[in-house]
Amino acid sequence: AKNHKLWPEIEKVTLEQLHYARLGVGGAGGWQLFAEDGEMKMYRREEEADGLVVDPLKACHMVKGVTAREVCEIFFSPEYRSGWEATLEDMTVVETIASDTLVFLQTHKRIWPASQRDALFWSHMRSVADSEDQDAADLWIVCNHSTEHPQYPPNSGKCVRVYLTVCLVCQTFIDPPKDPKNIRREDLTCKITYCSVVNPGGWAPASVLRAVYKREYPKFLKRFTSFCIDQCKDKPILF
Ligand SMILES: CCCCCc1ccc(-c2ccc(S(=O)(=O)CCO)cc2)cc1[C@H]1C[C@H]1c1ccccn1
Repeated sequence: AKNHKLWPEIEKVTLEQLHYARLGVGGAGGWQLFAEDGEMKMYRREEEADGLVVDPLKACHMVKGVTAREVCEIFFSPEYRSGWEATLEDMTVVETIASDTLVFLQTHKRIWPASQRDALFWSHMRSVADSEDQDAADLWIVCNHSTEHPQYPPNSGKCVRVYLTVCLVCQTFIDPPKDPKNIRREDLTCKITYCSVVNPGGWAPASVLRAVYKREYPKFLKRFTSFCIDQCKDKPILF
C-alpha cells in the first residue's frame, strides 16, 4: 500500500496534476478552444515531442445531478469502464496497490491507419480539502499515469505502447444551499476538469492524430458524463 515503491511518484504526479487542472485556460497558456457542446468546453495546445503530436488537452464541464465523488468513483472503478470507454478493446487490473490505487493494462481499438495501441498506467483516486474556499465542497481527483511492469514490456506484442498522464478533478456545488439530509439530485452540480497528455508512442501522422483527438475526446467526455448521470439517478447521493 502506501509503502509501495511507486508511492512517491503517485503522490508527486497526483498533486502536480491537481495544480495543473486548477490553472485557468485564459492568458498566455496557449490554450485554444477546439470543441464546445453546451456546458462542455474543450481546449488543446498544439505540442510535439520528437516529431510526435502530444497535444495537451483540457476539458471543462458542468454536470447536473451527480457529486464529485460519484463521478470520480465511476471513472476510477474497473467495473464501469466498459460502459463508457468506447475505444476500449480489453482491460486488465494487473496490480492492486491499495483500494484507491490500481495498475491497469488497456488495449484500445485500432484507429486506421495507425497501428493498435495499449496503455499501462497506475490510477489513483483521492479527495482533497479545497484549501482556498472553506465552504466549498471537497475536491475529488483521479490521476492516471503511465508506468512499467516487468510482465508487460512495451511493444512486445501487436500493440504500440502509448504514454499518458490524465487527471479528472471534480468539485460538487449545491444550489440552493441546504442542510445535507434535504439535498436532492437537482440541487447538485459537479464541476469537472479533465486534463490529458497522450504520447502515441510510435509513429502516427500528425493529421491523423489531431483528427482522432478532435473526434474522440468530445465523444468520450459526453459519453462518460451521460453514463454517470444514468448510473447515479436512482441511487442515494454519495458525497
Ligand atoms: C493513433 C491513435 C494513438 C492514440 C490512441 C489512444 C490511446 C489511448 C487513449 C486514452 C487512454 C486512457 C484514457 S483515460 O482518460 O485514462 C480513461 C481510461 O481509459 C484516455 C485516452 C487515447 C487515445 C487517442 C485516440 C484518442 C482517444 C481519446 C479519447 C478517448 C479514447 N481515445
